[in-house]
Amino acid sequence: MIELEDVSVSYGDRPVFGDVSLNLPQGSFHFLTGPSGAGKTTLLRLCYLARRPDRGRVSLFGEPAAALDRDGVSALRRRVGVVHQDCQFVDHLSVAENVLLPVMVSGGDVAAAEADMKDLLSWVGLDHAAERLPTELSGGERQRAALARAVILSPDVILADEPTGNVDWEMSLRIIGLLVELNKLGKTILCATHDLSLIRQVKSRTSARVLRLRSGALELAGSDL
Ligand SMILES: Nc1ncnc2c1ncn2[C@@H]1O[C@H](COP(=O)(O)OP(=O)(O)OP(=O)(O)O)[C@@H](O)[C@H]1O
Repeated sequence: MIELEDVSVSYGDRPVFGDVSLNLPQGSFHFLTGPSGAGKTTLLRLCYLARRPDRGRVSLFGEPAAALDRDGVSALRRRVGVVHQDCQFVDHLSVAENVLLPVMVSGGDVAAAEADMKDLLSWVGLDHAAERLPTELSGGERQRAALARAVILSPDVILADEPTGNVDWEMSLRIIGLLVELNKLGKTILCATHDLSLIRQVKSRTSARVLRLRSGALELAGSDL
């Protein structure tokens, strides 16, 4: 589904990582962990084509990203749902409108998508919050609304960047439980998180694998978590 081959990224003369390879097969669930500043967000940005690597190759759904024009990139990005670390809501739009935003931006039929939006808000437990502004939501409600927005276009892959940041343990479990449900429906999941206890909890009852980014390299974590 998503493949990175020997990718390297630097900001100016500061390398973030070098010669990193990653393959996310269809239907897989991976956590991405590593210390703050290791490059988790940067790696996710490569995966949804928000940034090109300085070196190496990125392929989505079998298509090399380097060969794509702007329309090609947009078409592939529609198949990837992203939960951003800071949610990235449009604050003057309601929660319902924010969830529908990807439909509007991609030129889809917003009226036809309203039923899906309502179903998704219900699925994440936010029926009551559809007409509120994002600024009127709690941290856990914001993360769940961001997840609803990430899946409104029925993406094949969901990339979640610290989707449990700033929420308590119960809410973290609930949010990860939603990702596990999506994975059981066949979605490919990559979830960046610092929370090792959360990873241990999920790992014990799923086939999730754990990738660790540190000192500029990516490795598959074993039982040493
Ligand atoms: N736009 C940018 N310009 C310059 N440096 C950047 C930029 N974005 C990230 N960095 C730097 O690149 C490194 C990796 O950042 P990144 O956000 O990918 O790490 P992270 O592992 O997601 O961190 P955290 O866990 O704190 O969110 C950090 O040193 C960061 O300061």
